[in-house]
Amino acid sequence: MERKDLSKNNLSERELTTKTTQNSTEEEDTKSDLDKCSYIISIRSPSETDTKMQESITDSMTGSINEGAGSMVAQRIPPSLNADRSKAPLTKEEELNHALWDAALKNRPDIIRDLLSLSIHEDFIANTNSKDFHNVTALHIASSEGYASVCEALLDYGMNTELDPKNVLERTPLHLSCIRGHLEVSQLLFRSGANINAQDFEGNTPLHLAVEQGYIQLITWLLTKNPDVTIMNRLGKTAIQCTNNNEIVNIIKEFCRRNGIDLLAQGRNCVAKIQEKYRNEPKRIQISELTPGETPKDGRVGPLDFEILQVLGKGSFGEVFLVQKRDQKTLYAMKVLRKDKIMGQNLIKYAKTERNVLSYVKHPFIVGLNYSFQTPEKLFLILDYCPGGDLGFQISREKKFDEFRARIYICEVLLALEELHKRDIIFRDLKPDNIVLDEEGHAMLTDFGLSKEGVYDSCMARSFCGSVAYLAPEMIKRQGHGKAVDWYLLGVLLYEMLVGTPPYFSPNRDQLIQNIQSGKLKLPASLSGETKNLLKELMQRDPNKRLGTKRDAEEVKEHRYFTGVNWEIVLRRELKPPMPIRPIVMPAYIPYEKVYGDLSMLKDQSNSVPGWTFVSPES
Ligand SMILES: Nc1ncnc2c1ncn2[C@@H]1O[C@H](COP(=O)(O)OP(=O)(O)OP(=O)(O)O)[C@@H](O)[C@H]1O
Repeated sequence: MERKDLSKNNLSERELTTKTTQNSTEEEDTKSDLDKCSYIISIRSPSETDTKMQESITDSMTGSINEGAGSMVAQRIPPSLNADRSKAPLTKEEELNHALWDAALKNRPDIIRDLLSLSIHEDFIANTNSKDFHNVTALHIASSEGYASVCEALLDYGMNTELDPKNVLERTPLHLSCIRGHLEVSQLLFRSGANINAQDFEGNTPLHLAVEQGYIQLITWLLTKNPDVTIMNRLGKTAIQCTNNNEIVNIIKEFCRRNGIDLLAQGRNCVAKIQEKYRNEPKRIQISELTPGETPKDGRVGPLDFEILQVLGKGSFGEVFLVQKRDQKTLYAMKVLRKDKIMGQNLIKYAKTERNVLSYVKHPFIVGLNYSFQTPEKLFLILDYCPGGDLGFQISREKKFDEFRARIYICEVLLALEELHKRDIIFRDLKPDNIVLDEEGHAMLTDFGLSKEGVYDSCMARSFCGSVAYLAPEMIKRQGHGKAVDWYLLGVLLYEMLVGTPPYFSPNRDQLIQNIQSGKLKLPASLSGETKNLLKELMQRDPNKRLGTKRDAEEVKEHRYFTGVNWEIVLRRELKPPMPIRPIVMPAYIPYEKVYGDLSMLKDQSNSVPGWTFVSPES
């Protein structure tokens, strides 16, 4: 059974399951509809209304591309930022440039050649270096899609086509072809003079990205072009340190051996320099209240402070977006909750719980809240961005984990739960989709909407619609529950990581509920004795007999599964989990209004949620 059956609206899984049929020579290409939409694809005639555009963008956010009729002009200017301009007719030059992006996206080298041909367009031709709102050029688009003939046409017919333009994430076309594993396009760009050592906003070179995504053929070719393998990204990692794949590690080691490169020695020299280069000035700000519509000051933030780059995930009450804070260029995950949905169902207390818990719990394995603010229609949480995606994505991609990897995540999640329980908070929504991996691959708990006491009844209704597989027996029986529910769900998490599906799984909902209550727990023979025992003890149906009921985390930590674990080391984040394969992130065009609601209504306070605004002292 595929893991995609288990969760709702999991966009990252769509990346995984949607395979391209394009003519690339590459290894597995995980491009999805969602990625394709990254290029702002609302194609419409200039005469159509903005409503139409909103509709097409809605399509793009749910992952389908609106091919729309009309003049096939790609609309790329966010109306809120450039309202007058979006209404004004495009100049001839702009139309040509839009048509160029459009042709690049549609893999039409013939149209590209026409658009760049002076003999057809007399005075004006398209400008191959024109950039959309996210600094994306036609070459970025074609390189990312793997359209070699389009790249060739842009390079051959364009006037001085820039080879290394940088998009909003400071990625060049070569970065994009490498992140998607397009060998032929990468070769073409390199032959034309692209910079093989260019660094993006995270300091990654094309080699870092190819290594991270695991494209062996591409990596082997890149190494024949003598890239600087000693370059470190902003985490201080060279490309070889961005993977746990032994084959890739050996290929790079062999390259170093043949070229007399001592990565260790180079690393020591470089690390100080890198840290200096990327050091951010810390800002001290106090917790404060911001009325919607007030001009943000003293570190308080509002909608216009964040540029929206991409959809990261969807939940029951809204979406999570990748955003970039305009002044610092820092990336964050922005969770958006729709007030009408949560207030309509009287669920505001869940939203407040999430904001409150996140604002005072600071822990190495709990996602950090940096800011929260509101508009008349929505509530916003600005969280640390965890680029490894959620564990659901990783499990569906890798089917299951080995015991070593699963143990690291379990140790980290256990410490996060311990911290919550010490504060009398029950997480109660533990499942792979609610654990995200940070840039070093550590597990971080996210989604505190259901945490804490006193929200049980209505949450049950919601949970039943969503993920029955992650309900403890006492939740199904509606007996009331305590902290032990989290220990049961820790067992479910460990089981799913090792087996690839949650325990008792059945596609039939009623059967699944029955299995959870009385089915036999099937444990693969391949699991070690202590793992099997821990699973049985954690998934003990009677909460009174369950491991962790008497002495909470202390009792769980004493189980023989954890023999040899030094909890201090775990807490200091010194256990090194494998680097996760990252879901691909590409800048997307998502209109401001779509995310923030009607900005002209910002001053309207009738719907304001008191006490929502927050600025972390560390932000
Ligand atoms: N900090 C983050 N960094 C990166 N991705 C994130 C982050 N937080 C959430 N996500 C992504 O967004 C998805 C949805 O987030 P979250 O679970 O918080 O939303 P939700 O609306 O509360 O969902 P649910 O319906 O499970 O309650 C996650 O599964 C994850 O893929």
